[in-house]
Amino acid sequence: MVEQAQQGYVVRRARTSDVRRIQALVEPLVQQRILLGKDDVVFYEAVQEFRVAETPDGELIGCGALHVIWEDLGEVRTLAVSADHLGTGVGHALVERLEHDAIELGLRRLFCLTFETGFFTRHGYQEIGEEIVPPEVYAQLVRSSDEGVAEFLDLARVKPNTLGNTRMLKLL
Ligand SMILES: CC(=O)SCCNC(=O)CCNC(=O)[C@H](O)C(C)(C)COP(=O)(O)OP(=O)(O)OC[C@H]1O[C@@H](n2cnc3c(N)ncnc32)[C@H](O)[C@@H]1OP(=O)(O)O
Repeated sequence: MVEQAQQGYVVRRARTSDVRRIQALVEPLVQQRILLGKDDVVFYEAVQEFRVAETPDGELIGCGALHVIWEDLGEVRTLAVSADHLGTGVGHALVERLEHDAIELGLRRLFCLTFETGFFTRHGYQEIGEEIVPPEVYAQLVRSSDEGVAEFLDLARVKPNTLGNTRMLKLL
């Protein structure tokens, strides 16, 4: 993938060798309680969900992941851009790529849980209420061990993680 090469970075699929650098990018945001902290094994298990932005000299300047929740529904998660590169279009490029991936997978709706409501609103996401899946789907989703799905369902045990975040949805 070379489409952003003229802007000084490329957006590509993550590799296992990127995981440590993704964690380094995300860690300050976890400390600020902006993103959810995850164990190392969870990052490795999710590596196929990740896209990363990388400069020609190999600096990893952004990451973002697409998690499938249900047949028509996915979540943009762990979107982060390094402090030195904020406001230069890297976040936009990552979201655009994740949305392209989502369409390829057959998804129709993308969820996100975020403090960055301005950024996501400008990308077509709208604030939503709690009930966006029918009860029979809810009954299946509640069986997931994924913490992000628990946050999507707004389960009581994860409410401390989601405090102050806005639930948003985009129709693709
Ligand atoms: C679902 C989740 O993962 S929620 C978590 C979201 N992530 C976080 O909260 C972590 C902390 N925040 C971040 O890492 C970043 O702020 C992100 C990921 C939200 C946005 O990343 P950025 O790379 O800064 O976004 P990007 O540069 O594309 O857009 C930001 C602004 O820069 C502007 N911009 C875009 N391209 C350029 C450019 N080439 N030059 C200058 N400015 C630009 C955009 O217009 C945008 O302005 P706006 O916010 O007024 O619309």
